[in-house]
Amino acid sequence: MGHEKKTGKGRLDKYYKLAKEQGYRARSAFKLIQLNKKYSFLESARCTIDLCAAPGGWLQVASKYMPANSIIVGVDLVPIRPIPRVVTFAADITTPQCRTLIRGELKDWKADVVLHDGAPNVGTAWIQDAYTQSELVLMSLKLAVEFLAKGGTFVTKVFRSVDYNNLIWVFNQLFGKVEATKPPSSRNVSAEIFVVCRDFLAPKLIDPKFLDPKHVFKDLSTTLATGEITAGNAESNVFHPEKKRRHRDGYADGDYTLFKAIPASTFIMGSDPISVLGSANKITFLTDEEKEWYKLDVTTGDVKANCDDLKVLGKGDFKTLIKWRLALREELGLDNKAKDTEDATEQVEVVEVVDEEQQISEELERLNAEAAARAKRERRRANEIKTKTIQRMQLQMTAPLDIGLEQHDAMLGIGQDDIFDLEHTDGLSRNRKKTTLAMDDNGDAIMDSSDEEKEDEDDTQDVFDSEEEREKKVAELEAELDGLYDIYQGRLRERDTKYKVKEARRKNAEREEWKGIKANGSDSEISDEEDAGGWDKVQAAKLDAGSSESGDSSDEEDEDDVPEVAGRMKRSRSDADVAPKGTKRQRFASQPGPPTASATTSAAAQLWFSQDVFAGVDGLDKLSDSEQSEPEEDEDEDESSKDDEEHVASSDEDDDSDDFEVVPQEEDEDVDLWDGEGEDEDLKVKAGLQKYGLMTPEAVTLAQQLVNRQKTKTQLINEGFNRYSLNSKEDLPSWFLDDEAKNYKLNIPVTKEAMAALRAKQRALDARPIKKVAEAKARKKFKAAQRLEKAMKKAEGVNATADMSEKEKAQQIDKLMRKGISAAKKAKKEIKVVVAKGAHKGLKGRPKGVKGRYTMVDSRMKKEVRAKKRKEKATRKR
Ligand SMILES: C[S@@+](CC[C@H](N)C(=O)[O-])C[C@H]1O[C@@H](n2cnc3c(N)ncnc32)[C@H](O)[C@@H]1O
Repeated sequence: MGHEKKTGKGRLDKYYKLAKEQGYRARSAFKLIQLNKKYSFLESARCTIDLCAAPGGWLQVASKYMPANSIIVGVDLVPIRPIPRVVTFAADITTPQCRTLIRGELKDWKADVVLHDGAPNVGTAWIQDAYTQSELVLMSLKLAVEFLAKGGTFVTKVFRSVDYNNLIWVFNQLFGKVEATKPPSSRNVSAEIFVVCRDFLAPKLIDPKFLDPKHVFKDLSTTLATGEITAGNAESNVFHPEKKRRHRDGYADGDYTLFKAIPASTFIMGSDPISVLGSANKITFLTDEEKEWYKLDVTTGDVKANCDDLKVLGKGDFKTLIKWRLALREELGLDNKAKDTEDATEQVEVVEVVDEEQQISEELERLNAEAAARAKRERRRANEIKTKTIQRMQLQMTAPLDIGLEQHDAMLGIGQDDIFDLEHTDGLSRNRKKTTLAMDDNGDAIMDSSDEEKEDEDDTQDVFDSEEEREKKVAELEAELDGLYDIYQGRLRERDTKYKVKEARRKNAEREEWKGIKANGSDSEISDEEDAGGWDKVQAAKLDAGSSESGDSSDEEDEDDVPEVAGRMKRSRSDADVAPKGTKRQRFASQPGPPTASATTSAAAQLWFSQDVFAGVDGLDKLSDSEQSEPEEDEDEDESSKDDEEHVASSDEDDDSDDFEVVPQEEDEDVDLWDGEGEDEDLKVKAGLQKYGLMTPEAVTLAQQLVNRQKTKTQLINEGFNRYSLNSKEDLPSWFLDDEAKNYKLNIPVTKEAMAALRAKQRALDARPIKKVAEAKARKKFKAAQRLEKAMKKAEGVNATADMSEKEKAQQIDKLMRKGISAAKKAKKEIKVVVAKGAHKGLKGRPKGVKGRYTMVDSRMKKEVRAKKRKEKATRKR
């Protein structure tokens, strides 16, 4: 029969996917989109009521298609999640309470559109479901007529049932145009039809029976039994309620059966085939005539199958039956009548959807193709980047400082030119042969990298002889990359003064148990885990670097010390913190009078000298002094590291011994090394944070949740775990771990209360007077008190004078006291500032229109004074 699958999977059709893709809450959203496409009622609507709106698919569509600032109200039994611009209620549309709620929201407004997509809880007998649905429709109509403006539109869902015609009839009484349609997105297996009633007539008085199910659906059962399914009976009931024939309780008396068979003649000869299809379960061929029809060619296998089960008719099946009926009627010579029926059926004729369906399928296909192409492009690009990085690593062309930048550039598709820059390869001592080989192929590989992925792979195969070798090399390169990345990180940190302070603190804490190194340089007392390991690795690196290291001292003092880099590559990430150039510094330290580390020494030097072993050693000044003399940190960074390297190089040559002096470490000494002004502040802030904790919205949120018992401690702890928590980080590259540490953070949702608490805290802080202002005020008060005291002393003197009359004394004292008080209040005389520009430029003497005290200022002066202050401050800091 070819109807759609009714399984769960079958339900996830293209509209389901489209709805997901476009963010609609329900696939039914497309029904409204398609209805609106056909009748365009949303674009001009300024107020819409959606009855039975949950979960809100139609509301979303209304919100999208209706003009801005229009009113949209949604009602449903179940609450609807908020939608922008939409007001929603949870209410039963059949109750007066719902009416009151809508009235309260709309006030005097009238709605341009009332939508109704209600469906009662299905699962009972089909006929009962259909009836409840019809009742719901009538209830929605009742609300619609109350709230619709004249000319408004009412869109409702009805089931093809016995009540269908009666409903249509009622709609026709109240609306200018009534059309039934089944949008393409409505499932074929569903008996639902949408009726769009336009041009609301807004009669002044409506007989309540129009909207009363008992009257509207009256007597259908009897007509159903006789096969006469028309709205005529209902009409008489609505207009002549007094001629009650029989009380109806919603079902035909004694007709509660679910299964209803209807003779084929009723369907073929009857005037309302749609109602027949909607009300019956089966079309039977029992009479001779009907049996004849059954044998005809027009009665195809499909038609027979459809007649067998009318309840599962798909859209196509429905059409097939209608066509079959027409063909049969033609054959029987009932053509004219058929035409009439055609008109009747046209209203509910299934919309020709082939075009639209095709469009949607095409759209889906297009989207899929696009996504696939995008994924392919990205894959190819990633491959290119990887290949290039590997090749560059092989060529050792990557300066440590550039690693991060390079990767970035590669992403942007730039910065590839230097791959061919062979100059950098000069002087490479290690892997030279291999590198040259790779480079030869390299050029091609890179040149072709813009071609197809396949070609890329071929090129890579050219470079590597066998898969195994390739893997080995890749692993080596990965290790190299790690080493280079460590150095890069070290240099980045070197620029960050705050980091140094933090690092110093951390180390200080770590070194509590540390006892120093023995005089003979043995490291037996170094804590096994970190320092000893670091040392071993540095030694190993030194050995790896081999003799070539000692030769290339001054030429390669910059970051691109390739052989040394090669040595460093084997270090683990944590070791980078310890001593990137450990061996050299070590030798240098063995010189008499080792210097102290300074804020501007290179990262390697700093990290090395930050070891306890150097604490309290004063010979390092030489190094730091020379660097401190340069004020601009960034600019001379290279130079300082150059100096540093030179020292190292010379010391290299001078002395190969690894002797150390045992220097017992004072705990806090190395912190003082970097104790700058700003850094102090930083530490204070950090200490404050540590002390009070609740300085971030996240922290406050968590605290509030704990206090309000929304969360327990155990829950918080549990939330801290995830399936990756226990993953080993052993074999992961350091750049990855760094990136993870930086970006892989738990996102704690911040509550409004937390933000309010922090804001209040900030406001309280803001409300406090600034310290300087408070001090100035106190000073003023103090001076006034002093002046008053002075005046009183003088008054006492006057009082003690013998050669003055009492009156004179009183006058004198009064004068003195007044002077004392007024002096405190006396405002400073204002000095007017006149800028020497425009008419005042080059003026000598008093400028025109300026009275009282004045001072001439040059506009430049202000800037200059400020600049001067700034410089002074900077110098002081330094
Ligand atoms: C098919 S859904 C509506 C889908 C909606 N148009 C959309 O696009 O999201 C039918 C809704 O009718 C609601 N409903 C059924 N009877 C109702 C009643 N008496 N009052 C209010 N809502 C009702 C149900 O709760 C259900 O959410």
